[in-house]
Amino acid sequence: MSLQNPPVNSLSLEFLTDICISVEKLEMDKTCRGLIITSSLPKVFSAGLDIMEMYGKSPERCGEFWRAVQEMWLKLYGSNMVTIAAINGSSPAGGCLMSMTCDYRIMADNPRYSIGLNETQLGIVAPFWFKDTMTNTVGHRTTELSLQLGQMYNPAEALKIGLVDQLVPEDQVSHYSHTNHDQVTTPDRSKSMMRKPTIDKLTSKREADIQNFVSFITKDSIQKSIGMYLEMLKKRKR
Ligand SMILES: CCCC/C=C/CC(=O)SCCNC(=O)CCNC(=O)[C@H](O)C(C)(C)COP(=O)(O)OP(=O)(O)OC[C@H]1O[C@@H](n2cnc3c(N)ncnc32)[C@H](O)[C@@H]1OP(=O)(O)O
Repeated sequence: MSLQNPPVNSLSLEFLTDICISVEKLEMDKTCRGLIITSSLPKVFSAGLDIMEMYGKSPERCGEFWRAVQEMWLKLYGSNMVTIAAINGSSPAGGCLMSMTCDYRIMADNPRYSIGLNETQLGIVAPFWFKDTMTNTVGHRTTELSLQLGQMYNPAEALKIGLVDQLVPEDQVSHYSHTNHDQVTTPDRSKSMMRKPTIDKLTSKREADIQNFVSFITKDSIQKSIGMYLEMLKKRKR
């Protein structure tokens, strides 16, 4: 599955819905042995959630958006397929989350790329299931530090903390993803055993999590922080 939502593969409601439909189709296809997620765009795997979906939108729309974010995570983290993230560019926040849902992460060894949960930099707090997914990937202490600082890691740092499993030359990300994928057959029951408690936690609190998101994101102070972050993104470009 090659992500293609220019300019930066930000995860809008529409794009998340497309991703979920694609994953669902693959999941039902008996001939499909697994899934490699990568990006069709240069330099960016995914810029994470579409910030415009969280800025100046109605509570109803925010709720609909958040349900789609949850759905994408539930489908990918709970997938019965072998999943590999072929991270061929930067992958902040929701992009990092999407990578962490996969069984194995291969990243392009380009020091200009970065990956991490940077929510703190936007003045927002990563939801518990973002935190849980990272804890399951890199452990409690690294997650604590990482979330507090909104830390982004270059590929070498990401490999060191276990956020990615393998670094490869930029032009060989696809090759190595397929090679690794061929070595794995279907996931055994250990995958669901390891992930079930984390998945059950969100499933049982899904509606409350949506309510929390909507009341948090529509606060004036949070809208102000997001507005300032958007300004910063645009200024950085000039
Ligand atoms: C309880 C609340 C929990 C909420 C959880 C949120 C999780 C999230 O995922 S929040 C999103 C966090 N994402 C980021 O902070 C990423 C910001 N973007 C970047 O760092 C860079 O854009 C990039 C490294 C991904 C790519 O850099 P590059 O130089 O190639 O492109 P830019 O010139 O910066 O961007 C092009 C264009 O795209 C706009 N844009 C970038 N990221 C987003 C985004 N996440 N959502 C919407 N739009 C985005 C950027 O402003 C530029 O727009 P203009 O061309 O109009 O200026």
